[in-house]
Amino acid sequence: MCERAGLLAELKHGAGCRIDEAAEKLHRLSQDIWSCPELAYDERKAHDRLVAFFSQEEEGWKVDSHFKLDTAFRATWGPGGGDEGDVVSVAFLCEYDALPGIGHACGHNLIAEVGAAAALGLKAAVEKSSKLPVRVQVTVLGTPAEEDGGGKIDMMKEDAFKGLDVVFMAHPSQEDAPYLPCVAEHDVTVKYHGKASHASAYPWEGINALDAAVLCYNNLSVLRQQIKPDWRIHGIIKHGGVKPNIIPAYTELEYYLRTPSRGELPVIKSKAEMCFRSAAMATGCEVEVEFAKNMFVNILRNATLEELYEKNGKDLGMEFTTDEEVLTNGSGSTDFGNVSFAVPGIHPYFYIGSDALNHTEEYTVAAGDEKAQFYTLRTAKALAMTALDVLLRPDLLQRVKDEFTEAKLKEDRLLKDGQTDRTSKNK
Ligand SMILES: NCCC[C@H](NC(=O)CCN)C(=O)O
Repeated sequence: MCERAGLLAELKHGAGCRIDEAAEKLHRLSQDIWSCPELAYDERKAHDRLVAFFSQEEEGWKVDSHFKLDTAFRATWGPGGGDEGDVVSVAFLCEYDALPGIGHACGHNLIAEVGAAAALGLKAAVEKSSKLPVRVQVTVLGTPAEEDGGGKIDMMKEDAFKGLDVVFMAHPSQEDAPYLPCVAEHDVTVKYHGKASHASAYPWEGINALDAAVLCYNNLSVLRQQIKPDWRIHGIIKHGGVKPNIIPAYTELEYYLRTPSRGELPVIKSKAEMCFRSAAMATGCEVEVEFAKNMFVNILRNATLEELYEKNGKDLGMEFTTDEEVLTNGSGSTDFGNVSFAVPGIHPYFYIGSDALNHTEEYTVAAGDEKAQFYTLRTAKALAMTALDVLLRPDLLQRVKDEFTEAKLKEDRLLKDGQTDRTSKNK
């Protein structure tokens, strides 16, 4: 074995050992977040718990609480690993918001644990070596509000990702996969303003905002047949009136509009907007169409990082899914997509010991189950090992960066020409 390969194997082993050694406190961390689910932008206890973890339970981290957003944080360590070479900055992202009514049904408590564990592992490995070709800075970013709003996008607007060379996170799922297609998304709130009246005595005096909401819902259902099979339109009526004998004067709907790539979003948005507005016209209501401040985009893939992650995962015993349907069908969306256009990174998915589906009560149970721990920590080890691969081989880091630039240029060109890469494969 050549000297570098030997050192790399030793450091990967060291990262894994550190993660195993901290297993109990990492489990406590994710349990505390799991047992107190908090919604987007309101993850105060999770924020405080993670800040305490890096400032009190762990040594050597510089912690910025309330970093850029009230419930975001940053923990940094380094540079370490030697006195030579450029500083390479690696970040692990933690999410920790939950869903209304069903708690941690997307397992973000485990995302926080993976991010913290991988950072501990990488720091320990780098600390042990003074022979690295680069100096290493390890950052943990606590990024709130993935399920609603897009905290990472807010943080990007505040330059929170500036200076990072590579970013990593991993998301709980039903299977291990270095990449699953995440779709672009723009959320919209539609408000209809009508006029109240007694619904039996003088209904002709009213302007029915619920009729507008129902027409809007039906318009969109009809539109669904005329859109591409992998586009998605789904929504709820948030306010539908207050009493059967009052003609509803106000209704509100919330819709998510999704397409596989960011370039297709304007098309679905303008079609949906015609549905919103025509419902208002038919009923005589006023309408307000409010698109969310942040739009989520698809993930820009990085083949080198994906391949390294897959190799490390396999070495740790992961069996990656080969199910073509899972690998090609779009799933949800993530604000990591926006990050992937700013910094090279990966967002693999990991099995948590259950076949339960995300956004169900069963998944909440699985995300809090002790069984998820083995898989969560194994994922953290694979991320730390992937980081070590690029840190020990400057040629690989360069390849990661070149691929990123090339893929971004290609996507930007397609966007400019009004086209989309429907394969979404920058591999
Ligand atoms: N409006 C943002 C919704 C994001 C949400 N993300 C996921 O489910 C992926 C993992 N949390 C979505 O509905 O796609």
